[in-house]
Amino acid sequence: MLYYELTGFMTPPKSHVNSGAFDLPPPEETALLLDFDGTLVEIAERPMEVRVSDRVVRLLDRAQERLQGRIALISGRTIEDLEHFLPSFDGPLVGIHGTEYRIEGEREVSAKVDAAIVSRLHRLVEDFVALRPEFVAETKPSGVVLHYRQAEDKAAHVMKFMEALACAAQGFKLQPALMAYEIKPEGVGKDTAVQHLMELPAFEGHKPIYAGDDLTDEAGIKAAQALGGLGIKIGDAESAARHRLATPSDLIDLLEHWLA
Ligand SMILES: O=P(O)(O)OC[C@H]1O[C@H](O[C@H]2O[C@H](CO)[C@@H](O)[C@H](O)[C@H]2O)[C@H](O)[C@@H](O)[C@@H]1O
Repeated sequence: MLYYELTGFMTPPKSHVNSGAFDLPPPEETALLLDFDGTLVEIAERPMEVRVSDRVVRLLDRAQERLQGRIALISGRTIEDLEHFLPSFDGPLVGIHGTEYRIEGEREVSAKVDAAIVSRLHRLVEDFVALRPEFVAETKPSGVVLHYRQAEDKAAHVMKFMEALACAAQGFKLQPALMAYEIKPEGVGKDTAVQHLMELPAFEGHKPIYAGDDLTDEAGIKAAQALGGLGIKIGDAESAARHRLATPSDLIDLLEHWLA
């Protein structure tokens, strides 16, 4: 959401996404790229409170088999978090919006960051939260998130604080997210993650199906659609996706049926 929308000076644009029934292309022609929070799991009050259902674990196993490995997760989470929540998933993982990758078990970092800047950002945001415990700080190896889900009316304060930090952090940018502002490395995004994954030998030549709910997923959705695939938006926010589902459980229903 833009600052002017947040402060009530501007109305968010209406969405034109198709929310009616839709079919997916045959599994043999596709690769599945899934976001995590708000897409595979319901949003929780705090980052480490999300719950992964047995259905999701079974669905990922089924997708691995039916798509012959053409399934990957592309998340704003760290790879460490994704491995914590999905210990049995051994397909490709993309963490921190395209900053880190785990492919065939090997870890790669796509953006070099200044460790001194990251540690200063961690300290400043943690100090802020120590004074204002209604907010939640989430540190990442290449940035930091300040969550305001427990104090929605303070969104503009958080935005101003994070904007000021981001301006002073060379090589980093502010990323608005769901009830949070993140400072992440410049030049990384879920669009480049989609392009990178779709060049892997197992994925190449297939149509990417990308499902996501957050602002950062828009880049992934557009990249998947530009490659001849399709985007599915979860939730009712504005989106470039051609298709929409209301909740993570609607997505799981659709994918279970499709992969049956
Ligand atoms: O790209 P994603 O997999 O969707 O990750 C995006 C961010 O998700 C997490 O924050 C969001 O989910 C939390 C748990 O449901 C919620 O409490 C928070 O308000 C949301 O912003 C995660 O904490 C971030 O690191 C991810 O970037």
